[in-house]
Amino acid sequence: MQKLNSSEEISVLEHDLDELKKSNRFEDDHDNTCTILSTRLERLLKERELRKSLKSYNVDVRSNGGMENNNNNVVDNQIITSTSDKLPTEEELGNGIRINKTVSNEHVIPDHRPSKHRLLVVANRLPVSAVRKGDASWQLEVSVGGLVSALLGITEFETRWIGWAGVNVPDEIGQKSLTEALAKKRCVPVFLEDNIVHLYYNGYCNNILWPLFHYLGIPQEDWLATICNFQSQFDAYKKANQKFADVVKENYQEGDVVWCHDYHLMFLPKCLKEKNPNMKVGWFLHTPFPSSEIHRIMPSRSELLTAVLAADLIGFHTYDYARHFVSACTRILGLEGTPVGVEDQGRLTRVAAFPIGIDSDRFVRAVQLPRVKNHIKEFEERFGSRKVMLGVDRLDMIKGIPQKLLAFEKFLEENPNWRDKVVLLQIAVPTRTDVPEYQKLTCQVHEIVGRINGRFGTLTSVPIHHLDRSLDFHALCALYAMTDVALVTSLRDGMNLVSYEFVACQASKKGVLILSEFAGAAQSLGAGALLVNPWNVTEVASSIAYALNMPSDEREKRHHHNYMHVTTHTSQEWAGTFVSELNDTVVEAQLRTKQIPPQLQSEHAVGRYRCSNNRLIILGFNATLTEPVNADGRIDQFKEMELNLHRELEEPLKKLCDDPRSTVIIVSGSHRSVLDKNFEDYNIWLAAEHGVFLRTANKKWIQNLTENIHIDWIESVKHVFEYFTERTPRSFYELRETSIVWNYKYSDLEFGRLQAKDMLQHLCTGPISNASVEVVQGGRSVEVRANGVSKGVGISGILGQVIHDKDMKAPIDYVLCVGHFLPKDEDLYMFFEPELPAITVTPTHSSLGSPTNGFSPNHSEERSKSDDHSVITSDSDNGCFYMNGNMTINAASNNGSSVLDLQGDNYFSCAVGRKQSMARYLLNSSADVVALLKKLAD
Ligand SMILES: O=P(O)(O)OC[C@H]1O[C@H](O[C@H]2O[C@H](CO)[C@@H](O)[C@H](O)[C@H]2O)[C@H](O)[C@@H](O)[C@@H]1O
Ligand SMILES: O=c1ccn([C@@H]2O[C@H](COP(=O)(O)OP(=O)(O)O)[C@@H](O)[C@H]2O)c(=O)[nH]1
Repeated sequence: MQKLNSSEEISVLEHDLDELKKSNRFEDDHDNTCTILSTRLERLLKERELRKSLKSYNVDVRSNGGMENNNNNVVDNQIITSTSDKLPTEEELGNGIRINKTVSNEHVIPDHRPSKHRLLVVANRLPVSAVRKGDASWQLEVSVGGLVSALLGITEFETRWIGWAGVNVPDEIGQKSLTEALAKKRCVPVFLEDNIVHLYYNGYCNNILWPLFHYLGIPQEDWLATICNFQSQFDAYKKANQKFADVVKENYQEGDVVWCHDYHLMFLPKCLKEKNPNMKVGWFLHTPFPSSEIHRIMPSRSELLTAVLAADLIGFHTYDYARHFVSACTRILGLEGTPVGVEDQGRLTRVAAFPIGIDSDRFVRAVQLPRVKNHIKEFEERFGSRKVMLGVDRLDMIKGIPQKLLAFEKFLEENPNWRDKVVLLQIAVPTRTDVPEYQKLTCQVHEIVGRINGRFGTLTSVPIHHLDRSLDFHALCALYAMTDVALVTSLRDGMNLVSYEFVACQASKKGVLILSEFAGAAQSLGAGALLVNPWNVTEVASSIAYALNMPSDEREKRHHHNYMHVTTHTSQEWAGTFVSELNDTVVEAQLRTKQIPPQLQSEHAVGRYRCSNNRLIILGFNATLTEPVNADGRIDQFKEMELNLHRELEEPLKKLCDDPRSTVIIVSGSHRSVLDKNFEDYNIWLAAEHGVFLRTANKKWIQNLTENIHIDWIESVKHVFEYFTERTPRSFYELRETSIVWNYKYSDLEFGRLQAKDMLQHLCTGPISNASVEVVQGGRSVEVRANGVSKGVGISGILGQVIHDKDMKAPIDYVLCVGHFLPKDEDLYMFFEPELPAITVTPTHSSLGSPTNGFSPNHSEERSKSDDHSVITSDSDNGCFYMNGNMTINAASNNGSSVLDLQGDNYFSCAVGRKQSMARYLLNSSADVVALLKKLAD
């Protein structure tokens, strides 16, 4: 075998990885969830393996001093230096040029292999914040915060950052010069005016979303503050998101992956997809997502969820947050939660957990730097033999700094022997200083620190060193490295990277991590850390005592556990996995979309209608022609249950019914009385109970499906339905003549489903075990109906009656069939479908005989494939009609006259509010039906 040199070997591994990423294993046109899932898993496993080989290869090369050079540490120094207190270099911000870390100190050779994928990272904050030094002169400083730290670790992609530079730049010169300065760092600024920043960032983001997502509630709305009320802040939020979207659009190239970050940009996925539905859009939340009960508090709860659901993939740090999100979507939006995400009418948004990590190598190596070692020495001299405890937090209410201080106070109180032997260093980085809550917190913390130092301090030392400022990277690493006990007491924290960074820097000291159970990190570092409830001051105080007295072998074991996690679950892995899953998700969605019928183009349907002379319009009723009363997002069960014809339809429907060239038939599951009430004055045909009953043109009801409809089971089923209705809040049942429906669409969905399962079990073993019935399960309903009844079965008799009564001589040359039907009743769409291999409307149960007035159903015989017209032949003497089956394939094949001739294209079957359907087309809602019928009537 030919021996490769080191960079060739890396190339091969990276090439394999890229190829694997690009490979499309989903060539099969037929969507099959199992295939997709196993393929995705296979691919991710393979990718993980390759990444591991690549990583261990890099480590080997590094530890061997590299093949080309053995002085690589110094090169690493340079890289570390530039990502920390200096600005990140172009390379570090991911410009597609890889730094070959194994080459000589003086010659950092860029590696121009062009295999990186373009990634647009969109976050409120850019990795650098700008400070203006003159009209066209700018100083760029690295921004502080976990999001920036983590994203700086991404090196696998050709990354561009889009975000706010943290400064108001109203003038053109300033904007131009800052744009140029940032371009060198592969950053693109979004310019936000001061008032927008105030309402969007300080207001909606940090005064409403931030506390709410961290379970701190939301401030009471100040009605007098006309500018700062919720609505104006929300408007500014949407406006700001739109600005981000505009900048993304300007920088987007086809094929780019767009990765939106955090609670600041929940509207961005919607804005982006509206502009370009094909854009690959991911969204990741860095904070917790709270229980749906908390999210419900938000005045704009539904809009936010809907907007973010436009993304293809949504990521959270932990499974808990993902679970809460899905639950909010099901409970608040009434959508379908599945094991892989949230489904809205067939469109799936994938939701999953992607725990973030840090660039651990950067910290591990930093501790070896002379500069950091000097800092460590300096600190050790300063604190002497005292044990050092460390807190590093932004000065934020979620970090639990007052609780931490109180616990430390309690510890000192209970352990007098430790008072002069321990010191707590608290680095509290000022943050969001324009928000009043943060200002209050600063005062509160200062007050507590002063009190404790006054109480336990001496003339020469104090127990707490509190700093209201940030540290540079080297000082921070030195502090992490020389600390004995790190204290993280967040009340809630998305992840908390400080805990990871501490562990990465502790290779030699192996100190103890006390970690809040409410930080995301507790799920990953829980094994090695001492987990505490920060609200329980007594527990935290005793954990401090335990940590300070912990024997070294226990410390080592705990540290090892966490160190392994931190060094394997890196920010590179995190980003790689997210982007890879996003790509997969998009491929899967494309496959799914292929199976979704297209939207009905109303112009086309109307154009064909105009050119036709004998049209048939078949319409469902419930959720097709009824008025939605939840236009504001709120469901009004009381009004909705009344089932009223949409008011805007009254006039156009009348017009259509009165047109001599059109026949309008309503085919509904409802009781005849409901249809009578709504269509009293219309010149219309009504089919109630899925076609069992028919009201003819002279307004008389006849029984369309007559034979052997037994209903002796109804009473006992009603009894069961009553029982479950009593026990399932907001559920109800509807009793008809030949069926009964239990509906739980307004109930708690999960509870409703459990109840439905229970009900089915009970029904099948009891009341209907021997009855000639069918149980039809809807998304949120259970219906028991007489065997063999469906809209598709009923239609042939109805059609027969219509043709007979109207004495129709010319063939029907146009059919529009629109409804929000259960899958069972979609056989109605298929009835008119010319390209079917066989018509399967045959009642399968002998209990139901032939319809009196209609055609004797054929028995699924193969029909001629060459026939592309729907043709029903009539024998008008006996009123029988035969469709499609090889009994009578077309007018020419027997002597009957043709009554249906749709020329293939003049058939518009259309499912309302569904994505999976046998219909040819889709309409989104009854509002679309209104618009369509209005156009037809005009
Ligand atoms: O940009 P700022 O308003 O100054 O705030 C700084 C960042 O704070 C939050 O960080 C979160 O992200 C970390 C990384 O995922 C995570 O470990 C931590 O638990 C979170 O609090 C915020 O989410 C970021 O957007 C801010 O940039
Ligand atoms: O003086 C400081 C203090 C903190 N940090 C960084 O700020 C981030 C804090 O992230 P974390 O996830 O713990 O919390 P967040 O502030 O994002 O809520 C970490 O990467 C720290 O290294 C920093 O750069 N300088």
